[in-house]
Amino acid sequence: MLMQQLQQTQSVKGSVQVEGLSVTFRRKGHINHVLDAINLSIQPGEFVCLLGPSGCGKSTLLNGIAGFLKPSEGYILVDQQPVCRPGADRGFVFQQYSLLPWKTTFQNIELGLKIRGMAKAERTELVNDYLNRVGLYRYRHSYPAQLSGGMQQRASIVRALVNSPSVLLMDEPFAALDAQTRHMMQELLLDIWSDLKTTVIFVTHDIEEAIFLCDRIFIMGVHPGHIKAEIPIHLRRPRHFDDTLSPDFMTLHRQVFDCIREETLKSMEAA
Ligand SMILES: Nc1ncnc2c1ncn2[C@@H]1O[C@H](COP(=O)(O)OP(=O)(O)OP(=O)(O)O)[C@@H](O)[C@H]1O
Repeated sequence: MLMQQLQQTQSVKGSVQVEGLSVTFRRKGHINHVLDAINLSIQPGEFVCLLGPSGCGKSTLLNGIAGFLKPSEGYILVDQQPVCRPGADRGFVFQQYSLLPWKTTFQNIELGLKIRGMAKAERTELVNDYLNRVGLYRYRHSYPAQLSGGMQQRASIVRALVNSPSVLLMDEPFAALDAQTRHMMQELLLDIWSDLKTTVIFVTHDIEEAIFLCDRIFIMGVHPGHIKAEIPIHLRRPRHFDDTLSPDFMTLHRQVFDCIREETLKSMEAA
């Protein structure tokens, strides 16, 4: 069942186009121009990271692609369709664990499938396949409060993926986890992504995390938020934690660090 879904997902779905996107928030006469003329083109199956100092608008850009907010100017296309509202073609994983506390792991994950009208036997098989894949089958009847942070995030990722989104949007999903669990989650995510090849747009502050995970890093600058640089990451795949110690990794780390440092200083000056 899972393999069937994997084969269906490995199609050409998952292109994202952002054209001239600007976002301005207006509140009680105060104008906050958060994003300015953002242009991005992301290919189906690509794994990209948005990296930048706090407040540069990473989450705002991700929320725009999710359809949670309306652009002030410009537009966003997912698979050539304009984004006007949230949709099943885009799965979202938040930083804070967002499982429904009154539902079990299994019930949380099956919810979207149930709403879509998938037959019980079919969704049970699919959900159980995914739970096995991420090592949560034993915990299928547990409630979120009975799970560790890492387990809850694994469940949140599965909850998003089980609906076969074209694009998976992840907003600092591992930021609240301890370093050891975060590394395990990064490897698990890459392992699942290498099968699914769902397009992933991943927001992070963490340079090492961005280089380890993605094919391309978009570095964002501040005041207002814009794309300052685009850095391709040509490290071989599959990647393992040991790769973070390689000379190529270190060189990239330095390049990204230098690029982002200037923006971080600017954001601190203005604070
Ligand atoms: N709904 C909103 N109304 C008004 N201002 C907002 C809204 N959402 C975000 N902002 C402002 O937009 C700016 C960018 O916020 P955003 O959360 O997108 O940045 P970020 O780069 O993701 O930051 P961080 O890394 O700290 O999470 C901030 O100044 C924030 O206060």
